[in-house]
Amino acid sequence: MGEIEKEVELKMKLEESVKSFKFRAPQENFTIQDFDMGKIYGVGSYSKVVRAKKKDTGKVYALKIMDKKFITKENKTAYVKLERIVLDQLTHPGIVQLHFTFQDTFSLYMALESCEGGELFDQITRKGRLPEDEARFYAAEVIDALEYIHNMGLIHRDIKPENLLLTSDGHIKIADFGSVKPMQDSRITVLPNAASDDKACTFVGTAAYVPPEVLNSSPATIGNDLWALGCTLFQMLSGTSPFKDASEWLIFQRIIARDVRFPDYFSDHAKDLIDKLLDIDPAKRPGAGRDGYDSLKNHPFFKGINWRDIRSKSPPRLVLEKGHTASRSSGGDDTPDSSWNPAHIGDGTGTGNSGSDVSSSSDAGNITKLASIDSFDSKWQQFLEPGESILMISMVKKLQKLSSKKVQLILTNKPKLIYVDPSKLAGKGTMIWSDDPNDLSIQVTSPSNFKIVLPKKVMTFEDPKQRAYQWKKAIETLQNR
Ligand SMILES: Nc1ncnc2c1ncn2[C@@H]1O[C@H](COP(=O)(O)OP(=O)(O)OP(=O)(O)O)[C@@H](O)[C@H]1O
Repeated sequence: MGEIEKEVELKMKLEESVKSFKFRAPQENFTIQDFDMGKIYGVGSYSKVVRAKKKDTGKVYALKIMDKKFITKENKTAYVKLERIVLDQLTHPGIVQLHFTFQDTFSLYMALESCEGGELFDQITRKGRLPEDEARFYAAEVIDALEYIHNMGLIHRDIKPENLLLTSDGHIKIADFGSVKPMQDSRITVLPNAASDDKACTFVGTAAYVPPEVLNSSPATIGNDLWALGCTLFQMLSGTSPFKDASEWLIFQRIIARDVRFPDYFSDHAKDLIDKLLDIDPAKRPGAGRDGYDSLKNHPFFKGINWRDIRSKSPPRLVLEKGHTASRSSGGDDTPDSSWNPAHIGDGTGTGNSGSDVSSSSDAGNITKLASIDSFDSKWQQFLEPGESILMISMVKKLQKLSSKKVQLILTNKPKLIYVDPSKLAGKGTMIWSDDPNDLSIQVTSPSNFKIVLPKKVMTFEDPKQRAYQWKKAIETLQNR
């Protein structure tokens, strides 16, 4: 058979497999008018998730809305398809369920099971840190769902407290399968065109939870999720992730050096488990070895957990947002969020990736999220040379005697320190880099204010996100690299 015939035959086979594939969660003909829109649950890098009540049935969903133009422009189509097809085939009480999908001219919609209890991340932030019993409860529910995911031949690749959602009564549901990777022997059917490899990406996931082997470009394994589980457990018990720093680049240095320090108040069992999950060798992490999940479940930290009936235990009490009187469990919230503008749907602006001032829920989260969103935000690429990448970026105010101007301050790995007019997208200045603190230094005058001292001038900045110390640390670390 000639090359052309072979290609045609292959194409026909693929088309056949697409035709014969039947989604469990149906592709409906609904429109957005069929729903009463409530509050915005959150904004992802290419989606917006909104609480939506179906008018005829009264059923509530978390509607994940994705702008088609943005997804195509950012080459995310394959990831969206993969998330859809993977979620369609997963059924587990610890995983957010996909009910149906629909689309209109501008947007794709995924109707997900609504998790009214919010993110585990917010529980950690509101409580400061979690008592060990609560952390054990959540970790056990995550492990139960993760074992199922791994048994299905999938690697989630973005396990972190922001992607662990809570039901109204406080049970865990793993969400966000946008980075999922099917293993070779996966039991999941993956249609052609869904992302089955990620050559185009440097890494997926979130900086603070990325294991060292991923930074060294090793292939993905279930060990990646077990490392992230270790980071998540550390964060539950301490309030912050183990590898915290001012920029992605600094976080990566810590991860590669496996620079973990356990607070004194961690129990010996907690320390031992996290230490093992954060093993440099992914195959040695409990859960990744020959005995499967047994070594993880039988770890003394989980003594007393009944793995066969994990979801029957009462969950920890949820702490609500300040000012929230009604419990989320008493029927949720149908009041539209003040920031919710229905015109956002499908108009190409609803993706939340418009600049650096994307709000996120914590300091550490902020840095990671800002850095990852901004450094992938193509609009700053024009200020970089090939191979140059952004280490830290902030929308700051450049203060002058009588006025102030908003600028985007950008630090790159070159190293290069520049500031850009964000509205005109025009370079406004470059601070000549020097490793010598006599020629380039940074003085912090308050958590939001800092001065960059150059041989012939001093420039004063205000960072509304209070990252003055992080700017200092990033610049000084680069000078001492
Ligand atoms: N089923 C759900 N129920 C309630 N809230 C949800 C649900 N799914 C997502 N959310 C909220 O919406 C936010 C955005 O979700 P989404 O999956 O689009 O993005 P993300 O997890 O931030 O992803 P990305 O890593 O792509 O930026 C989440 O952080 C979460 O708080």
